[in-house]
Amino acid sequence: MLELQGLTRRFGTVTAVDAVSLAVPDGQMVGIVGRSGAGKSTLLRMVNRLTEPSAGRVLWDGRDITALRGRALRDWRADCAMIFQQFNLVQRLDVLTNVLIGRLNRRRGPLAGLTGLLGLFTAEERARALGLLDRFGLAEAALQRAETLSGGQQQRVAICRALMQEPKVILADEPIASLDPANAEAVMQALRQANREQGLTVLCNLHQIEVARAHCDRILGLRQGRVVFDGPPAALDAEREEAIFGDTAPAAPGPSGPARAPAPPGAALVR
Ligand SMILES: Nc1ncnc2c1ncn2[C@@H]1O[C@H](COP(=O)(O)OP(=O)(O)OP(=O)(O)O)[C@@H](O)[C@H]1O
Repeated sequence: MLELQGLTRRFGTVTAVDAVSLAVPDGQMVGIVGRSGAGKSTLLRMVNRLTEPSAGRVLWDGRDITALRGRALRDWRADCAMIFQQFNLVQRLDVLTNVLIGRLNRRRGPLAGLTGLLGLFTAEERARALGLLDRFGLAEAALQRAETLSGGQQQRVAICRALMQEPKVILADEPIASLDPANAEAVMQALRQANREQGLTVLCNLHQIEVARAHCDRILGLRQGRVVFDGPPAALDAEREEAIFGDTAPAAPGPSGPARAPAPPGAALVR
């Protein structure tokens, strides 16, 4: 289980993520939504320590990730595969090699990167990479250069590369922001497939609430770094959506705040 405890990140006077606490059971797919600047990327990047927290902790199965250093930190980063908005494939390399590159995060020793660059992957690794491409409908493109693929296909290759890394968690930062609706749908289905078939925990930053509704088990709404909604898609009604995205600032907590309908079971609307 992934746990965030009072996770906070400040940049100067800006508090990008403000005391976020939550627990994500293994195999859950969480959509993190919020306006631009709400803190989604910063939150995600603290999970694998690409951004260091100012305060608070990240725990995995009770182990304090925030305290990891050196080899242990590198191992944790290998456990967390990242998917980026811009795919980050090596455009001039073929698709299969791009997927195999995911394996390098699991190699150790001074020659680890070099053997990968020389194409020295084992037959087993190649078979696994091809199997992944096949699962995601990309086997026929295995020997094409990455740059010849559509954005949606490239992002699905990036998902295969992530799975090649054998992660425990997938951190997807706006994975569909550069894609048209059809490609976006294919990528979200691929992420869901990875989540369901392998029981992977997925945290996925999204701008479009409808996409989060359609594909995620749970939605986390961030506003100015704070969690203002945490619950299943069915609990995200218009009022709660307004709390995340609306122009009106969230009401101050306390009896003077506007009357609220009771939250459905399993939903938390945090004011
Ligand atoms: N490296 C940084 N230095 C200074 N401020 C930063 C840095 N990274 C993020 N911020 C600030 O932290 C806040 C949250 O940014 P973040 O990128 O996490 O939001 P976001 O919800 O992911 O936004 P977007 O949807 O636009 O990507 C913003 O005010 C941003 O300007």
